[in-house]
Amino acid sequence: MPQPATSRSRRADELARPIASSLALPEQHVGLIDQSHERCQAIGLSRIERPDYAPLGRTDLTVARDRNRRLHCHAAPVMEMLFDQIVGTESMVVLCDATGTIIHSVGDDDFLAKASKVALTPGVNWSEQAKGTNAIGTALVDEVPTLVHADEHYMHANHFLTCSAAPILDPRGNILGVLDVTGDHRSYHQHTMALVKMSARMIENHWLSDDFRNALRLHFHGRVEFIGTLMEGILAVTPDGRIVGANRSALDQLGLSGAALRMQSLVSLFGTTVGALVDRFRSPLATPMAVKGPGGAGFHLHARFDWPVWSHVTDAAMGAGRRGEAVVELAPAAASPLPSVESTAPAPAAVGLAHLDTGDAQMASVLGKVRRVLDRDIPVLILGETGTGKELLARAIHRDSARAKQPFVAVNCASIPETLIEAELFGYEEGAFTGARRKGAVGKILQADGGTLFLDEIGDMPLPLQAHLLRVLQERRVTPLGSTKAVPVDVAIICATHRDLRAMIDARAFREDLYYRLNGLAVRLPALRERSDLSALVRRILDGDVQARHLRLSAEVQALFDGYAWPGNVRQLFNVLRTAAVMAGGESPITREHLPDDFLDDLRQRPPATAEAAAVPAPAPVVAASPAADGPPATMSLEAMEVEAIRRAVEQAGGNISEASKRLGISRNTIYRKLRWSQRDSS
Ligand SMILES: Nc1ncnc2c1ncn2[C@@H]1O[C@H](COP(=O)(O)OP(=O)(O)OP(=O)(O)O)[C@@H](O)[C@H]1O
Repeated sequence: MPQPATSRSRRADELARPIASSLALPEQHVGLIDQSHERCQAIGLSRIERPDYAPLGRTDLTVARDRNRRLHCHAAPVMEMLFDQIVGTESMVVLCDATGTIIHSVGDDDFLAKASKVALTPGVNWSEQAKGTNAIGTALVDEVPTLVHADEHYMHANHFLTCSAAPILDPRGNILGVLDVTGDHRSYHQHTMALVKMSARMIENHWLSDDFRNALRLHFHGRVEFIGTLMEGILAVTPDGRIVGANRSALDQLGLSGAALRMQSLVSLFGTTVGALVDRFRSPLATPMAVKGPGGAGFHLHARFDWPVWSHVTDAAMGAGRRGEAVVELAPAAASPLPSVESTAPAPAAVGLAHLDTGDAQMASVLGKVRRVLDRDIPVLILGETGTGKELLARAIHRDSARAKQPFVAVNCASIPETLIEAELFGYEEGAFTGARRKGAVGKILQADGGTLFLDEIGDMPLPLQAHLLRVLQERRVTPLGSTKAVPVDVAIICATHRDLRAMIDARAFREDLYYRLNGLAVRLPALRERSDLSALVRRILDGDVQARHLRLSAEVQALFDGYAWPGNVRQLFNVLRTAAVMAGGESPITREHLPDDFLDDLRQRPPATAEAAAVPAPAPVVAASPAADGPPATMSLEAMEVEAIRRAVEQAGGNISEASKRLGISRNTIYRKLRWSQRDSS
């Protein structure tokens, strides 16, 4: 709140500035004006100096405008809106660059004419050195919103003005320019400054959103109803959780400087991760999330991001070796998010096919097959349930191919609105349609030129586009929408789906010709419950992705894991381990208490056959009941021999089903099933 002026300073002020002192402005304000006057005196400015009528020449003004084109673009609509609020008040809205040169103005014609008499026109510099104390120049010096009213202006010629100016800062705290409303001093209104400050914030927020339009943006406030208003804090976050941009409200609310904020991560600031936010806010219906900020202050936050881009980044944030790629995918559109911080980003680890081999026989077979077609120009179709690692496999194929240094471009056909897939894939020419990016865009297929195009959820591609895609694949040329010119393109194609494409073909929902075009080699990734390498996978995730080398599973958790059906496959395992590792902190082993509640709930709610088996130590009695210790009798059926082999393996592994399944190269599920059936048959 402004402090009332003391009687002593007010008396002095009344003598020096009779008009301004009638407003009873706070003492702090008077102090800033006095300091400005002292600066003007110190550099020898004259109060009666003739106003400088010599603006920049047309060429220099064009150069200044070009240099500040981005500022102008963000500010112009806000200036129009601001002017709508003050129209008819004999005022004008002025935008200056960081040197105080006016680059744009809008205002009442009458007042513009008056203003031009004191050179308040584009191309003229209104820094303090040039024009003495004035809101623009003084705001640039003090870097705070500044009012300079009537005879507070240093030069007499400007005493008829009242000016309210606010600096505009970029997300790193650098001054971009100044927004100002200037009018006849008789039209002074105390609300003008509030309008100018809000408008400057609006420009800053536009700038931030534009700078980080491909980043994850957090919109937060202590009061949930303030999210989406000018009061909200905005933070820009990289795929690996670093904070790279903030608006003023964010700094104010968190009580941190820009430099201090850059030392923080999403986890240290709000105790959450990029993966958790992306998972939650990919739904348009997601409600704000309650979090605790530094010092325990409560905030509500909402995350915004471009889902097609972040659908890959989610995994990058969660999985090893993919961060770098995600950043590369984000980099072209992001302007310059705190380069000093960016440069310290860890180098991406390479994840090739070998990384995916953790001892499961089915996985090994898949990897063997794809290795054989590497660099053979054979399209690969990856089938498998959600979360089985289809995209990870696609990236690994790319990494191990001769195209590794070229782009890997992933398109999730299910997550892009149907109306946008065509433009997204094939690109469009300038003016092809009245969309947000009227300038045209390069489609994903051309972005992948020389590299690999990964079409995830290909089963969700709309039928009409299937024909278009088929044409591109056959002709190896892309014609962007609205263009007549076909551009040659060279891409390796990998597709994935969890759908039954054959059934879709029968239902005429998928083109048979496209199916054969895409299906050079079809491989099916096993569901996690079918895999025999759960323990090795757990170890790999704890050692690598989660970086919790010191952790291991308790026997109880191992049994729970072994018996669980894992409907979300490796993705679910990954998430459970990531949470458990955080909960366990420095403690080892991971116990039931460290497991996330939703996982434990799920375990309770769906006691699958395998879970029962885990809960009832089935293998031991079965093994104990084993009829033959020295080998199967010659008269045994094939089925019985199989069961016998399983029993032996379980026995030799000391009852450890995971170990037995690994040795046998069959899944834990199969072991439980076969042993249970054999029990039932014999009872
Ligand atoms: N072998 C593996 N080792 C470590 N992490 C893995 C492995 N396979 C998958 N993951 C992790 O599981 C998650 C899901 O993987 P991915 O996105 O490749 O699955 P997907 O089959 O493509 O899923 P969706 O069908 O839902 O798109 C990722 O976080 C990935 O890092």
